[in-house]
Amino acid sequence: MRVHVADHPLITHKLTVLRDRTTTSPVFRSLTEELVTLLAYEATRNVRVDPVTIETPVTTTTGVTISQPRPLVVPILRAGLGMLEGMTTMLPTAEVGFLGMARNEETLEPTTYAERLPDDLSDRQCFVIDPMLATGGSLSAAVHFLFDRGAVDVTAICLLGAPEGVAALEKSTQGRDVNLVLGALDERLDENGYIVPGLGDAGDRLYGTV
Ligand SMILES: O=P(O)(O)OC[C@H]1O[C@H](OP(=O)(O)OP(=O)(O)O)[C@H](O)[C@@H]1O
Ligand SMILES: O=c1cc[nH]c(=O)[nH]1
Ligand SMILES: [Mg+2]
Repeated sequence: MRVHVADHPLITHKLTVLRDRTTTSPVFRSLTEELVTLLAYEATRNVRVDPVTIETPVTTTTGVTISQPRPLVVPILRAGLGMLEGMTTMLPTAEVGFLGMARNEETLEPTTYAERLPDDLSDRQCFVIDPMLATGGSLSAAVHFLFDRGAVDVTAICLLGAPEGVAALEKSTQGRDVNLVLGALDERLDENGYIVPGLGDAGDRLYGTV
């Protein structure tokens, strides 16, 4: 697994505001969208493109266009939905699949309550989006859903990751072509499985349930 941790003052600045407990849901939502566009820039570095010839007002030249079949973007509901608009702004032709997952707050095990993905992912570049990589249970399960459909090229984008989650994802995807792009690698998990320093419960902060 290749891991890329963003090291850019704009990203760190926006994450600092996101972490602040006084940041309101509307600001949290718009910062999440802004952050994902910055992380998508790194995450799509190897997006497949084909050469294309076009006419400028001055001459004929060659450029590139995103290859077919289109990339697939998969937000993990709920919190991953907060990153969808930012991601599709950067990849407007992408298809969107959905996985609904909720972590049991006692066992920390994820359960899957919704799934809508194309049947065959063998020739698709897949981008999974979820703001939080904590124990890694949810993201590992999501990536294995994609492997089960034949995916061989998977990139996950998270705003924050814990070392425990990175290690768990690495272990569960050994021998596979997986990229992980993080806005920051935090210190650890606390006794409740929350990322420290973290930002709290991303879903609740996005959708105002606290
Ligand atoms: O790495 P893990 O230990 O599995 O934890 C991370 C998961 O927890 C959060 O979702 P949550 O289960 O809170 O659901 P929500 O998005 O509906 O709030 C987060 O968005 C991840 O999906
Ligand atoms: O810190 C955490 C851990 C899991 N899920 C969250 O939303 N936040
Ligand atoms: Mg949550």
